[in-house]
Amino acid sequence: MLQISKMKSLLFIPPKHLPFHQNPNFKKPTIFFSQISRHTHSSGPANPLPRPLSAMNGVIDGRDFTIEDRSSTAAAAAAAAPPFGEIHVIVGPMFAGKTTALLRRIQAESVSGRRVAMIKSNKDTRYGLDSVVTHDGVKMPCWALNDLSIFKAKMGPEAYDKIDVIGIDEAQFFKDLYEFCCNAADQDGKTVIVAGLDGDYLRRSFGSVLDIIPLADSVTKLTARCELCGKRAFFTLRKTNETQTELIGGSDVYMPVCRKHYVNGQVVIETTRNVLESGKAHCNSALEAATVV
Ligand SMILES: Nc1ncnc2c1ncn2[C@@H]1O[C@H](COP(=O)(O)OP(=O)(O)O)[C@@H](O)[C@H]1O
Ligand SMILES: Cc1cn([C@H]2C[C@H](O)[C@@H](COP(=O)(O)O)O2)c(=O)[nH]c1=O
Ligand SMILES: [Zn+2]
Repeated sequence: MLQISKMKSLLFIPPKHLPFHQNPNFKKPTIFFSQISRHTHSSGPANPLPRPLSAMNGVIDGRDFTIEDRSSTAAAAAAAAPPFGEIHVIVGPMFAGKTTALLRRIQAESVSGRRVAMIKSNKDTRYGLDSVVTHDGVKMPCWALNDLSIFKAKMGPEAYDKIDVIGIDEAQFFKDLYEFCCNAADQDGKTVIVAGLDGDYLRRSFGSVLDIIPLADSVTKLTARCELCGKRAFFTLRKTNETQTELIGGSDVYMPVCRKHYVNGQVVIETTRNVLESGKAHCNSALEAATVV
């Protein structure tokens, strides 16, 4: 298998990027404020850590107020906070080149001196657990996790603070994708590049991939080639009869198809399934009749 050239693991520790709450100059404001300027998402992080705002808004006795805190403490804290991050999402059917695009972007970040880490779901056992692997065999070492929430602890907080870019492959399998991406980009200043299926074999939203679209700086939908006519493929057809949403597999189970061949293919699969089931039912009733006699 081809392997992306061993990436230089650059230790990039920007001293000024110490999280504000670890900055010795930062002192908590003595007055309590209701940070009405920060809206919380229903499914987003509950009460995210307040960022050191140089201005705070509040309400006292029904009257709005804003206090400008020009003290050096607030300015130092604001300067010490990590920069805001980014979220980039890559979606499409299977074989569209999502993992290839993710690895290319991660490699480009690494070559430009940023420190990177790659995560994939440990549900994806097709090519082993220690690497992200494209359908062409291009590999990159990764952390294979069940949940994204344990990444910081697994990596160690100090090491986590030092990385700049986090790649996530097979994002459709992570239930905590939204919260992780939101926190990593909004609070920790990370650039998060996410690759995953937008739709499952029934063309329904898969996992939380579509939930992070409102959080994203960019969204890229890739296409494959329809296996039946060679036109652009936007969907993934499951060739087998299983009906559970999560079914790990490659070209043995799935094929990318255009709209026409998805619709035709689904009709063929459903008709076949019905014939098989009615045949089974017919056999069962014939068997029952035989056993009754
Ligand atoms: N029908 C197809 N259309 C496009 N690429 C395909 C097809 N079948 C196999 N491939 C191969 O799959 C590669 C993409 O692999 P990968 O990046 O892992 O895709 P994804 O992560 O989107 O499933 C392509 O470069 C191509 O060589
Ligand atoms: C459509 C579909 C796919 N899966 C699984 C099959 C594969 O293991 C991955 C997708 O891999 P890729 O990197 O995009 O090639 O997801 C599934 O579990 N359910 C589905 O409906
Ligand atoms: Zn087609």
